[in-house]
Amino acid sequence: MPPPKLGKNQVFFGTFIHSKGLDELEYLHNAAVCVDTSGKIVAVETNCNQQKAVETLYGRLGWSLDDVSVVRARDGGQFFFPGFVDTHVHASQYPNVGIFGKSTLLDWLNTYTFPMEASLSSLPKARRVYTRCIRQTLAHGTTTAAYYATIDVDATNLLADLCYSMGQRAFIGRVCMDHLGPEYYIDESPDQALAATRATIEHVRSLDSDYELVSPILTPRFAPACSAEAMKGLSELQKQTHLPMQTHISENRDEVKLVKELFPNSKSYADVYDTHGLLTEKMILAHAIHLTEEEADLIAERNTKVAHCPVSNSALSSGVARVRWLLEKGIQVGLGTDMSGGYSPSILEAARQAKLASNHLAMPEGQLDGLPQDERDKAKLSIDEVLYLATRGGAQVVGLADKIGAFEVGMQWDAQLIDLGIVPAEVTEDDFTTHGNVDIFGWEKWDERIAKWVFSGDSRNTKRVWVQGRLVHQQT
Ligand SMILES: O=c1[nH]c(=O)c2nc[nH]c2[nH]1
Ligand SMILES: [Zn+2]
Repeated sequence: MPPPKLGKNQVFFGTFIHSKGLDELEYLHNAAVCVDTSGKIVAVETNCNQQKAVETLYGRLGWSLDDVSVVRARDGGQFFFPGFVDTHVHASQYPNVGIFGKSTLLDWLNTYTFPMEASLSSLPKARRVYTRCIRQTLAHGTTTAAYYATIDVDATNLLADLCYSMGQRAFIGRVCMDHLGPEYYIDESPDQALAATRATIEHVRSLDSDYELVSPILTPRFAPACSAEAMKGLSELQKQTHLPMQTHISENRDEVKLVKELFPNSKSYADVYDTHGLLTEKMILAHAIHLTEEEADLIAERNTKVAHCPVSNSALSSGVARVRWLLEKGIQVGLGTDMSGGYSPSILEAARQAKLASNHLAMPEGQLDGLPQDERDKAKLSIDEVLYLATRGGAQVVGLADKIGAFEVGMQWDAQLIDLGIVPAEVTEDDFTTHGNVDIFGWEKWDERIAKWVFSGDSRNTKRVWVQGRLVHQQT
């Protein structure tokens, strides 16, 4: 079922907060954002109330009162924020969140991950898993997700159908893996892997011909799981289709060692992808923890993107990615939950952990030990920076920087209404209503409220979520 068209133009009033640049959140108070029936932002007006909107804005837009529905963020406690972009998430691993024991990447894949992914060739099971994954990520404010599905074509197509009908903007990856996998879960040959990938592309095209909401994404799992022929074939397919791509790189030291053994003629892990035609501006590389200086320079030169997955990096004891180092090389970085390497569906949690992981880099005896303290301190990310990575940075990584990630004319209304539950002055503490873990007293400045949201907030603060102007989640 296609998402229903919007019947009316919409105007949103209140406080809007978004990133102007990497380290600068912009706060627009008493503002109005007008969204047309296609879900596009057509006006952003500050110092605007409803009366002024009716008198000036509607005329300019050719709207009449009857054409418009109004949503207001309550003064003080509520604000609009751009929807989060999850640049790396395995929908097929969703039932395994939190289940990883003491494993690290390679044994985690064999023990937990491959059996779960293989089991989703059962379409009723896939439907249950994918429906809950989409519902849960929407409830946490994720309006765009770059998904890995499984090797199964029908189950991958089902994920695309569900994202489309539930209204989540999504990239749908059929996982290509024709090498070293368990015999119960592996593509038979490079040709079969490519044919299966083409079949999912056709399906998504039949669903959403211009990829307005849902797009295929080419998905070689990672170098150890792909033959040279499969990688080259995917590179050719990318050149024909111009589709985005995603894979993993340098997540774990044993994985890096394995890649060296499997590709003895390559200079590095990044070089493996480069020599097989996959290191381009369309590629999203997840993790990128144990890169050498030369690899990071090559990734920057190719304008290849990075999905930073701090929750997964800690859970699987993989390491700490040097995000500042990547950013200073000019590499575009977004955040990924990496479920179920990561244990949380929340990009807010990923932002919080990105901040904390960057603090670890600055600690003595940390990864940057040996550098002077002021050099180490530079590694620390600010609240504004991790929220940039969660929105605009993510939009760059998935190739939608001109479409999502902020409140600008011409962009889509992919947004969330956040409620921190500030107790108004006239209300006594006895009237306290719960808004999760965030306790706002009313005297906090806006940047302090945002810090409290980042560190204590969760889906209880996410009241409503829209994608392309369409309401896709509402708290009951
Ligand atoms: O975090 C990860 N999750 C995966 O599913 C995977 N496959 C290869 N490398 C991987 N890393
Ligand atoms: Zn992953």
